[in-house]
Amino acid sequence: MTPPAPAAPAGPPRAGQRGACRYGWTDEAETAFTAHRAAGLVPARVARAHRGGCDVVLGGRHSPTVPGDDNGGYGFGGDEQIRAVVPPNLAGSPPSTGDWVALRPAAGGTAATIAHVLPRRSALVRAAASGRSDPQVLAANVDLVAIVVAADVPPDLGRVERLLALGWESGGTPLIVLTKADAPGHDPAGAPSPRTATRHDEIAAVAPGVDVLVTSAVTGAGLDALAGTLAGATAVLVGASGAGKSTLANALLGADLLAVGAVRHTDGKGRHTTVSRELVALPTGGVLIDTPGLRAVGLWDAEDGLGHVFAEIDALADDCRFADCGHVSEPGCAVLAAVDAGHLPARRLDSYHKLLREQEWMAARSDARLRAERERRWKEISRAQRRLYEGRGGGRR
Ligand SMILES: Nc1nc2c(ncn2[C@@H]2O[C@H](COP(=O)(O)OP(=O)(O)OP(=O)(O)O)[C@@H](O)[C@H]2O)c(=O)[nH]1
Ligand SMILES: [Zn+2]
Repeated sequence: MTPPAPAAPAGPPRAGQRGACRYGWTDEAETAFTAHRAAGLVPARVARAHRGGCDVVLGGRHSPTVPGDDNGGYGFGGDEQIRAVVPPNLAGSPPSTGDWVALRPAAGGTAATIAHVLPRRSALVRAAASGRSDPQVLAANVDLVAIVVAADVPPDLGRVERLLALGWESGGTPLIVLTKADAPGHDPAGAPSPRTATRHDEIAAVAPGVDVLVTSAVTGAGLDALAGTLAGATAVLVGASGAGKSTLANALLGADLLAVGAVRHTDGKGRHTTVSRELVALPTGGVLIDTPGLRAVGLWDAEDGLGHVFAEIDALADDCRFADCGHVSEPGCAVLAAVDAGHLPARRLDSYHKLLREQEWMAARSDARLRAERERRWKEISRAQRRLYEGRGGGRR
């Protein structure tokens, strides 16, 4: 592999690039990696996970003067991707997009191999598919979960609430990005159209404590504010197919392709090498993970997340007569009283009940699965002990 000549950074260092790598590697992470370094491993971040392998980007410290010093001979790193093998016996959960891994560099004809998946600080997880109770990690090590909602169609508020629950549960912070604010009636000079303003308010009402940013990839409205929010963070974009996730990602990246055109020219790569990936470094700082439009987003272990999403219902519940009130038909229910008085939309309470039921169902299923798993392990252990015992002749005395 010929390391490309390091491209000098265009202009002053930008947010997210100072001191640490563009993909979010930090001094603390480097310190925790000391033993892996000593073992000849290098840090890398998973840009895309496949069956049996991962595309990774090199994550180590970038020194503009000593190319390749920290990257196991791979050179400067930059946006170059490496295909790494995931050995079948890799301990722990399989690597997902956004994971940091300890990579054993390719040598002597062997491919680069993932030796360890480093501990995650957060993860966006959903139940894999309906009828199954496995979790699926959509993105690891995320700071922001950006829920993308199009302003040109009526929003599916239940879906927003569901994604918010997963977003809170991830350990990151959810954020709502309202796209297509340019739709009919918009004012190019700035003010959102009455329709966009209505959408904004509808969505803000189901997202207590969450920022709602209004954007348009067509006019560029709100993109600077969004880029500012994402700088220095790892954000994952989630939302229905057609919500405008990829267009948004390209708009955030496009600014870079123009601004650093000279740099991209020197590394000899085509303009579109970055946009087909799942994980990209933004020119304005920060890392963006795009996900394909998700049709089914089952809740997974989202009890606390639901508490955040429906914070106002939890607050009302303090005044219910019974401490274990289910807010269905109980006398003295403050939540039902709020619905009757028109302070809480009935849709909102229905959604709360629905998501809570799903959460409880999923929790029961995974408990049953864990129990079965535990029993299976005990059986294995006792079988092994029996064999050991019989082998010593203990069984035939
Ligand atoms: N008018 C307008 N159209 C937009 C905007 N953003 C996206 N679109 C259009 O919306 C459609 C869907 O956009 P995508 O970016 O492909 O949506 P997505 O969320 O990535 O969809 P999946 O890849 O299926 O998950 C495309 O036709 C875009 O051109 C916007 O800000 N304004
Ligand atoms: Zn109640």
